Amino acid sequence: GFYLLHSSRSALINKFNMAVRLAVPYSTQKATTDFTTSLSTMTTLQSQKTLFINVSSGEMCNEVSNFVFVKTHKTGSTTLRSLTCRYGYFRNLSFLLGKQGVIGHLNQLNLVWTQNESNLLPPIGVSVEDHLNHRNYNISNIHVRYNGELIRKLMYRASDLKYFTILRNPTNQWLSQFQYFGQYRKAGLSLSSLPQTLIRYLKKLKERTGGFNNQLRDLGIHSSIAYNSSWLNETIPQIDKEYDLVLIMEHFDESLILLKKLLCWSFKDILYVKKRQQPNPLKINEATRKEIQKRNVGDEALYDYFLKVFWSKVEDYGPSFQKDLNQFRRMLNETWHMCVGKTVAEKSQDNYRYLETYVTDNSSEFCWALVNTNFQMDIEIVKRQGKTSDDRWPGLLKQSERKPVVKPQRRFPLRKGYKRKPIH
Ligand SMILES: Nc1ncnc2c1ncn2[C@@H]1O[C@H](COP(=O)(O)OS(=O)(=O)O)[C@@H](OP(=O)(O)O)[C@H]1O
Repeated sequence: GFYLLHSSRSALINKFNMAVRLAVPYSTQKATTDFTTSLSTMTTLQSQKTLFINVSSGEMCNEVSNFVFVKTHKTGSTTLRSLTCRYGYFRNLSFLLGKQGVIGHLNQLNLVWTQNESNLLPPIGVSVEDHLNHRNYNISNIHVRYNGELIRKLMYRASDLKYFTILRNPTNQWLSQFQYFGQYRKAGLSLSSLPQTLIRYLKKLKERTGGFNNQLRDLGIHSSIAYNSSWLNETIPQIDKEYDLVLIMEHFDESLILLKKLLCWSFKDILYVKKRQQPNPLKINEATRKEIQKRNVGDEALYDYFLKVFWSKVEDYGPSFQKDLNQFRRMLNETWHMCVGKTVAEKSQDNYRYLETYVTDNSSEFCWALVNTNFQMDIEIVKRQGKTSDDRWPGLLKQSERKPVVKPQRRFPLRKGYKRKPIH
C-alpha cells in the first residue's frame, strides 16, 4: 500500500526521508496516520500536491490529478464519480462539464467549440465568453459516450492522463436501468408483476432492441459490434489498451484499492457513501436471467474479459492487498458513523427510485462532500465554473440540509451506542 513517509518505517524508506520531508507538509504526513485528525485538517490541505511512497516496493509516486473517468450507466458510477468530484473540488481542479444539464453531463460528446460558441463550462479562471479556452480540464467524470480523440483535445496534459471506468454484471446492470429509468412503464408493464411478466416481454422483443449492451455503448463502441464475436474479440483488447484500470462494481472496495494505487491517492481520497441504490431491486428467476444474457452478449464478453484483468491486477498488487482492504473498510465504517445521519428512499411515481443519504448535524465540510446529498457538491462545482442557474437546483436542494459553515473539529459525535474502534 501507499503511505506517506513516516520516520519509523523501514530503512529502505528512510533512504527517501529527506526528499519526502521536503516535499510533504507535516500536517499531511500526520493526516494519514491519524484519520480522525485528518478529516478536520482536510480543508487546509486542498492545494498541496502530495508525494507518496509505496511501502511495499519503496517506489515514490506522484499524486495523479488529471484523469478521465468514463462514467457508465447503472454500474456504481455515481458513487465513483462522487469521490472523484470531492478530490477535484477540494483541490480547485477544473472539470469537463456541459453547459446544459443540472450537473453538467454531456451524454453525447457533440462538441460545439469555436471562437463564437462552446457548449462547455469554462475551466476555473477562464471567462464564459473566452470560448476557445474552454479546454485544459483536469478531470472528466461525466456521462459522455467515450470518444478518446475528442476528449484528449479538451484535457490538460493529455499525454499523461490516467483513464478508468467501471463495469457491472450485465444482467444486473440491465435490470437496474430497466427499473430505474422506468423503461418497464414504457413497455406497458407494472413494477409489482415484473418478476412474472418480464420473460414474456423479453421473448417478444425484436432482435437488437431493448437497450442491451449499454456498457459497450458507454465506452463508445457501436452496437453492431456487440453481436459480432470476431469484432468483439478484436475490439475488447483494444479497449483494454485505452484504460489504465477497469473497476468492477461487484468488487467495489477492492477496485478502489487498485484505483488508489494507480492514482497514488490516500485512503481518505477513496472514501465513499453508496449513491443511487434502489431500495427494492428486481428479483427474477434463472430463465429470465438467461433471456437477458442472450441479448447482452457484447456486455457479457466485455465483463468476462475485464473481470479477469481485474483479478490479475489484484494479484500483481501483492500480499499487502488484503491488509489495505481491511484498513480501508474500517475507515469506511468509521466515516459512515461519523458523517451519515438519515437515509431516505426517494419516490417517483410507482417506484422508490433510490436511497438518499443526509449528513449528521454539525458535520464537517468533508462529510458534506462525502455524503453529497442531492448533488450539492456537484452544484457547487458547476457554479464555480460559471453556471449561474438551473430550474432544478431549488427542487434538489429543498429537501436537503444547507451546506454547513465549517469549523475544524477534533472529534465528531458518534451515534448513541457506537464505539469508536482504533483504525490501525
Ligand atoms: N459501492 C457500491 N457497491 C455496489 N453497488 C453500488 C455501489 N454504489 C452504487 N451501487 C449500485 O449502482 C447502481 C447505480 O449505478 P449508477 O450510479 O451508475 O447509476 S446512474 O447511471 O448514474 O444513474 C445501483 O444499483 P441498483 O440498486 O441495482 O439499481 C446501486 O445500488
